[in-house]
Amino acid sequence: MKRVVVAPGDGIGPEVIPSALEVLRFFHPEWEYIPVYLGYECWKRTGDALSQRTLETLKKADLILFGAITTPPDPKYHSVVLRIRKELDLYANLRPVFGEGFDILIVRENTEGLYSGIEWQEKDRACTLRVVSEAGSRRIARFACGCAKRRRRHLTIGNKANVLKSDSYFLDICMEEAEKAGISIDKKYIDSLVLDVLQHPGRYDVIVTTNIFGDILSDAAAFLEGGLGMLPSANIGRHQALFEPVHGSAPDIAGKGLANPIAAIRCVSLLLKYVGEKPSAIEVEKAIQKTIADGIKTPDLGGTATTEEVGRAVLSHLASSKKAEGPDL
Ligand SMILES: NC(=O)C1=CN([C@@H]2O[C@H](COP(=O)(O)OP(=O)(O)OC[C@H]3O[C@@H](n4cnc5c(N)ncnc54)[C@H](O)[C@@H]3O)[C@@H](O)[C@H]2O)C=CC1
Ligand SMILES: CC(C)CC(=O)C(=O)O
Repeated sequence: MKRVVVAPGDGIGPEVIPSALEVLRFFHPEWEYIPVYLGYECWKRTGDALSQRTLETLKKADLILFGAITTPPDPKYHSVVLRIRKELDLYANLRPVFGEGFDILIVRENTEGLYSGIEWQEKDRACTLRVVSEAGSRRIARFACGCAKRRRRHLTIGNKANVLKSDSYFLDICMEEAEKAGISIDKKYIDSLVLDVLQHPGRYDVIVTTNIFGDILSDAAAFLEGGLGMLPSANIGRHQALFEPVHGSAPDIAGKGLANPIAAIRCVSLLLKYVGEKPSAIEVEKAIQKTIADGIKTPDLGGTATTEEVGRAVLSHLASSKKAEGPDL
């Protein structure tokens, strides 16, 4: 029995999360599902984007299914997503990107770097502190090496050590950990790495990098799969994990039924893998592939289907593959 907290959030979050939740309920109708209200709309209505009570509920969850949150560029508003990652210490942000001829796992440090939240404004300048700690770097480096060991044993370290002291520190620690783990490495400056991943995705296995670089790299890499509507992510801590699409709240398409729910549904596939149910995770991926092959696609993939239609098609492929297996006698 798992406690799953469900936070649809803002914009297209409440449109894509229902499809993902139905897929999760298909596999686990017996789990406890606890909805929570948080985010920018919640802030506008209540003055609080993340209440203490909601935070406590999140802290008690085994698993969290998260939509997306609008974060306006308003100095008085603090990102709920970043706060949750920090408060729950979800230090590893995994962003798999795969397709014909490539299978990449981006491992992004998730609690510090340029998103450390240490910022201040002076009379004529604003400052953001980029924190790269030994503990933070070592644990993400070890995590990435662990992933590489279970894959093709190669680690690319995305960095900007040529100009940032904090990145040469990060790089050294990653290299030490890779050497201890017996993993081969490549060091690549993040700017050229972004282009190379798009041009030669097949060259990459696990890529580890700092917070903002991982954020940018994964959005760019979404191009390889058809766009932001396709990529899921897992935010992993010591005892809990939060699953959310890589995309944001997409206010430009919100409320129109245009949002692609595949990234959110793939979050369920990641979640099932996380709890050790790999065959079910593969079933979800197969149902997605069949749905796309049937031409049931939202406009970002060149189709005309609605968010709900895609969700229903995935679910019906799952249901028919269960029927084909026969009764559970
Ligand atoms: N984890 C989170 O909660 C994140 C929140 N955000 C927030 O989301 C808001 C919007 O940010 P943007 O930079 O516009 O990024 P975005 O990811 O929301 O949208 C970028 C573009 O991709 C499209 N898109 C995104 N998801 C899609 C989907 N599922 N199906 C079809 N098209 C999709 C959008 O329509 C838009 O044109 C901002 O307030 C930002 O801070 C952004 C990224 C992550
Ligand atoms: C609010 C942002 C830091 C979230 C984001 O862009 C992301 O993690 O993908």
